[in-house]
Amino acid sequence: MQIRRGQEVTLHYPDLEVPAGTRLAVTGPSGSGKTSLLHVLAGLLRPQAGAVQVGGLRLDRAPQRVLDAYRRTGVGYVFQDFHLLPGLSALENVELGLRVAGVGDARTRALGTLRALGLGHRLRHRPTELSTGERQRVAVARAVAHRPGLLLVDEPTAHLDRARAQEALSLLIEVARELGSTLIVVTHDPLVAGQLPAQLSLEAAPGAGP
Ligand SMILES: Nc1ncnc2c1ncn2[C@@H]1O[C@H](COP(=O)(O)OP(=O)(O)OP(=O)(O)O)[C@@H](O)[C@H]1O
Repeated sequence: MQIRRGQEVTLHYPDLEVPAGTRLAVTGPSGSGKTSLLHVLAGLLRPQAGAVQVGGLRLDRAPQRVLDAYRRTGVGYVFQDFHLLPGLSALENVELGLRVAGVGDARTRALGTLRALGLGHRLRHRPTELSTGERQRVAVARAVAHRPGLLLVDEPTAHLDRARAQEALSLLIEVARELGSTLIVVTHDPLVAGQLPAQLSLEAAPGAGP
């Protein structure tokens, strides 16, 4: 697969097949295209060449409305900076994600997910009133509440100390196992990568990086 980013950068990816339920770490130097790969798998970006298939769906040639529905219902994405809406409480952030995914009884599902992730005492707090680890758990709750088959996580330990990083990784592995979801984690951290059973190491892109 090949993705063009801007005028100068073209990212080339090796062929790879990931069986459903795999827990995969994606590593590689800065600029090698780790986040771009997550964007393709989330249906946010189309490759210029090559094929990308998730389940039975060819993401590279699916009509836009099909891709949009896939992204809303089939994918959970935990962004590096969480991307929580600052004006909404933890509960409202998760609830909104469920409504976007078209899940009925979003309030009850959001409550259940946040409580299961140990955030029952932070439901009404806004993101600025939460610790970094708590914000991340809200982001994980929002990503998994609609029970996606594919969970994509960008640098889950970037903002955390070692103990919190280990907790965050264990939580992601546990949640993915419970859901039976495929888990793909982009990471710079060898300790994180080493705890996931499958690895994809990307090479520096020509013309990219420092
Ligand atoms: N929206 C964009 N427009 C133009 N170029 C982009 C865009 N997003 C990323 N790029 C470029 O594509 C290349 C790969 O970026 P990407 O963020 O996927 O790499 P990465 O491996 O995740 O890097 P890092 O570890 O630094 O986050 C970089 O050279 C980057 O500058």
